[in-house]
Formats: sequence, C-alpha cells, structure tokens
Amino acid sequence: MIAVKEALAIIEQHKGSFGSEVIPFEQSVGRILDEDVMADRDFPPFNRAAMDGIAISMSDWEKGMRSFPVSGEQFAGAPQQELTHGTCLEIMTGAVVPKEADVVIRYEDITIENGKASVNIEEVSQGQNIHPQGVDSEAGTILIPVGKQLTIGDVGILTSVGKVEVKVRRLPKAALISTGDELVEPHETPLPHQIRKSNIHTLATLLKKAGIDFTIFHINDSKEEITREIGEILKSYDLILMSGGVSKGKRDYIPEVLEELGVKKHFHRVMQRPGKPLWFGSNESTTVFGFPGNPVSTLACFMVYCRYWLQSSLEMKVQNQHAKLGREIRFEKELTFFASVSVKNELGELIATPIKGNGSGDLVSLSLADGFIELPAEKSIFKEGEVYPIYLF
Ligand SMILES: Nc1nc2c(c(=O)[nH]1)N[C@H]1C(S)=C(S)[C@@H](COP(=O)(O)OP(=O)(O)OC[C@H]3O[C@@H](n4cnc5c(N)ncnc54)[C@H](O)[C@@H]3O)O[C@H]1N2
Ligand code: MOO
Ligand SMILES: [Mg+2]
Repeated sequence: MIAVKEALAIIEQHKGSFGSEVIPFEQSVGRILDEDVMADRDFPPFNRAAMDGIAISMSDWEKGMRSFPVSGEQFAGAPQQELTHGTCLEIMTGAVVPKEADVVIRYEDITIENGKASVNIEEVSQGQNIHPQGVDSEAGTILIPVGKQLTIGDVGILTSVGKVEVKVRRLPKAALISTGDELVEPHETPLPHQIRKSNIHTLATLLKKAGIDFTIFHINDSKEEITREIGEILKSYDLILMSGGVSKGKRDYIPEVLEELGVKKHFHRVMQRPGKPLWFGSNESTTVFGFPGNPVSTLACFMVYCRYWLQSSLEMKVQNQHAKLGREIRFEKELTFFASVSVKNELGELIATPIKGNGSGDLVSLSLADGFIELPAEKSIFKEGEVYPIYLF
C-alpha cells in the first residue's frame, strides 16, 4: 500500500497525451489552448474616440480658440476624415479620431449653438478622451499563450482577432464501466437484493462537466464477461473509469483481469479513506482507473486522482485550493482522510465543515457535500481553523 503523495507522483509519471484538435470558438471555453493567439492588428486598431463630443486640434486650443465652428460629424464605422484647423468635428465613441485632431471634448463640457461649439472648461490636454492605437497591444504580440485554459474573457479576444476556429488539446475519449450483479438501471425497479446504479451516473456528470465524451457500459461479476468486455473496450478508448470489483471479494476480478489483458498495474491500494482499494494502470494506449465501488470512494478517487491525471495530461496550470476547517474532527487511523465537507464562503475565506455520514457506502450524505478536504495521515486531531487542501465538485 502506498501513500497518497506517492500515488499522485505515479499518476503524474503515467499521464496521457491525446494530440490536438481544431474547434469552433463557441465551444472553446474551458479547453486548453494548443497554439498562441496573436493580435492580427493593433489594439485598438486606430486612435479611437472614448467619449461622445467634439474633436479639435490642440494647436488651435493653444492659440486661444475656445469656440469652434462645427464642420462635420465623425461617426463610428465611418472612414477617417480630416479636421480643418480652426473648426471641430462632432465625434462619437468608437469613431476614428480625425486626421489633425488630437483632443476630444465631451458634450457635457461644451455648448453647441448656431453651428458653433463653445468649450465650457478651462483646461484640456493633448490626447484626452482618445484611446490611442496599439496602446492595449501591438499587432503580432501574443494575446493568449499556448497552454491557457480558455475563459469567457478569451472569447472576446478570439473573435476580435478573427479566430473563428482555434487549436486546443484534444480530450481523452472515455469509457465508464459499472460492475456488479446487484446493479440495475435507474429507470428499473430493483428486486429486494438489488440496487440502482448511481456511481456511473455521478462519473458521467463529472465527465460531461469537463467536456469529455464518454460511453457507458455495464459488466456483471463474471470473469469471462469481464475479460471479453474489457478486452474490447481497451481497443477504442484513451481512458477507462470503472467502479467496483477492486477489493478482496471472491468476485472482485477487475485487478487480475486487467493484468491478464496486459494493462500494467502502477498501483493498487492507497493509504487513504475512503477509496483504499483504488487500482491504477495503463497499456500503451489506454489508462485505467478501477475505483472502489462504494459511492463516496468512487467520487473521492475521481476528484483526487482522475482529475489530477487529466490536469497533468493536458499540462494545465492548476492552483490547488485550500479551506479552513469549520469544526474539529478526529481520525485516528494512519490513513489520509478525505472527509466529505460542506463549504461556505465567509468574507472571502472558504470554510469547510465535515459532514456526518455513515462511511463510504452512504451516498445520501453526499447530498450535503460540496467536496472533500484532505486531512493528512500523520495527524489524528484536526482543529477548527486549520487549513487543508480541498477538492470541490
Ligand atoms: N475484506 C475486505 N473487504 C473490503 C475491503 C478490504 O480492504 N477488505 N475494502 C472495503 C472498501 S474500503 C471498499 S471502498 C469496498 C470496495 O469494493 P469494490 O471496489 O470491490 O466494489 P464492490 O465490491 O463491487 O462493491 C462495493 C459496494 O459498492 C456498491 N457499488 C458498486 N458499484 C456501484 C454503482 N455503480 N452504483 C452504486 N453502487 C455501487 C456495491 O453495491 C457495494 O455495496 O470494499 C470493502 N470491502
Ligand atoms: O475505501 Mo472504502 O471507501 O473506505 O469504503
Ligand atoms: Mg468488492
């Protein structure tokens, strides 16, 4: 059995790589950019009026002019005009500042009467209310660097530079497999000795949230069936997430079958609760997580290990989150404890309060949980106010 830290290090060593793909910008938020996005022109691309008003020349102002005949209008979307010295042009926000003009004065600061604009303020400065060409970014500079996870703010940049399609890192194609003779579909009525599947649908929801395509399978607890089905599934998927069948039970065949099928075991069992029997391995094309079947274990193992594998594989820069314990908790075993917690934000601080539940089979208590807090194996008393890593759903 290995420690959590060692398990994570092994996962990092066995990260995947799925190449890249080109997708429409509409689908790009959350994806990892696989090219630099450059400014195709200056930002802004011309001296842009930042206020509605009039455009004048500073040299006229310096000569003492305070009243300017209006010689025309410069609207947004119209080609640049040339200002005749000794006059002004009315100008709208977003318009190109006319040639020879270098000051924009707001309508609030002028009075227009009989075709003449009189300025009502004492001072103006060269360039006022003008957003100069190239000040935000010059043509050719990198606006979004390779490796960045695209955000809402990036959509505006992509479209501004004409990137209707963008190269991103491809995501793994996943298979989700539930195992167990006791499981029936959610729409079915279970017999007294059966239960409805839940883990696989929780995992499916997590993958959907991550934008990962998946197919759901079910395999019964028969060694022949497991061998046949997994043998087939291994041929077409980058990632297999399984739930159940990895512990010590007489029909927990998953670890031995995977190894017989040539999937190399990288570790089996981690010094943690929940999720101790976690199995992780891979062959040249497919990575396999065998999550322990108890619902809280499956979820915790996905949150801690599978997400880490995805982040490593996609070379994402991730900042680990931490939270303060909302109340004292004791855990005597020499295992890392991933405690289910409800989380609230109190004046900018995350407060994680452990949820009372009945162990890793208690999926009802998960309804109150927002994530897991990681309490290290070396300690057994965790005091209110202490800060620990947190994995939020
Ligand atoms: N002798 C030992 N027994 C067990 C140990 C151990 O160390 N020694 N470990 C326990 C721990 S910890 C866990 S966690 C479980 C892991 O069990 P398996 O991964 O082998 O899973 P199963 O035996 O197939 O099922 C366990 C439990 O989970 C339910 N389950 C499974 N799949 C689903 C699903 N898709 N949706 C909902 N529930 C599911 C299943 O019905 C069982 O109740 O082993 C302990 N035993
Ligand atoms: O890992 Mo098991 O999840 O402790 O029940
Ligand atoms: Mg079992």
